[in-house]
Amino acid sequence: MMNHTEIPIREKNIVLIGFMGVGKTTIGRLVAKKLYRDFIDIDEEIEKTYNMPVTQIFKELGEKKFRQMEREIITKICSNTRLKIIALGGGAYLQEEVRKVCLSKCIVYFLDLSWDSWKERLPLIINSRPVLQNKTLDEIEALFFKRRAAYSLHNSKVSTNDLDPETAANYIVDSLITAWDLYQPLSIVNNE
Ligand SMILES: Nc1ncnc2c1ncn2[C@@H]1O[C@H](COP(=O)(O)OP(=O)(O)O)[C@@H](O)[C@H]1O
Ligand SMILES: O=C(O)C1=C[C@@H](OP(=O)(O)O)[C@@H](O)[C@H](O)C1
Ligand SMILES: [Mg+2]
Repeated sequence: MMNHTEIPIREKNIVLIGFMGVGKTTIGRLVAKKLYRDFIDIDEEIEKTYNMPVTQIFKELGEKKFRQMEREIITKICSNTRLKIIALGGGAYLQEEVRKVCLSKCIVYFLDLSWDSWKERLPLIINSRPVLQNKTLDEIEALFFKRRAAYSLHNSKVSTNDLDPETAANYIVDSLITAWDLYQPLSIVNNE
């Protein structure tokens, strides 16, 4: 049955979205550490659940099956947990069901990076991201800009150009604390 209880803003899961390689996993892990919260990386959850690396899932079961796995895991986690910091895989948010559950239950941060900055990251991720295989740079650029339409549905955006992971994580933590204090001051939480 659907749970219609409003989640207090301080307890909502924080979800990081954005293109492959922008730093969702790295920065999400740091944000969780700084807030003393659990970190969940959806790709890692899929790998643990199915006992297979993402690259092998793509190769042996195909992208369609992977998308189903990630949709199911994200829906389950976002519907049943609170206080988590969650990094999605870059393609997950293209699915309407994923966008809906994230935007209704969580606070969604879009990690943005310019195309020029992103291109410098390509060597770091090219071998581990099946979606980038056998594509020209022009094709990857087209995908980068096409996906921005889905990512534009977010609660907050962080431009990570020239920000190291630590600085980006600090920025997110500070902006969260500001939002929590604005929308649910601790004096109200404590009934003062
Ligand atoms: N802000 C950053 N500045 C420089 N390198 C970064 C930054 N964030 C992540 N990286 C590097 O980019 C690569 C991809 O990061 P990752 O966190 O896996 O991204 P995503 O989860 O969005 O695909 C890693 O090698 C990581 O060390
Ligand atoms: O954008 C995508 O389609 C994908 C992004 C990857 O995660 P990251 O965004 O963490 O690289 C991973 O889920 C898979 O390789 C597919
Ligand atoms: Mg990741």
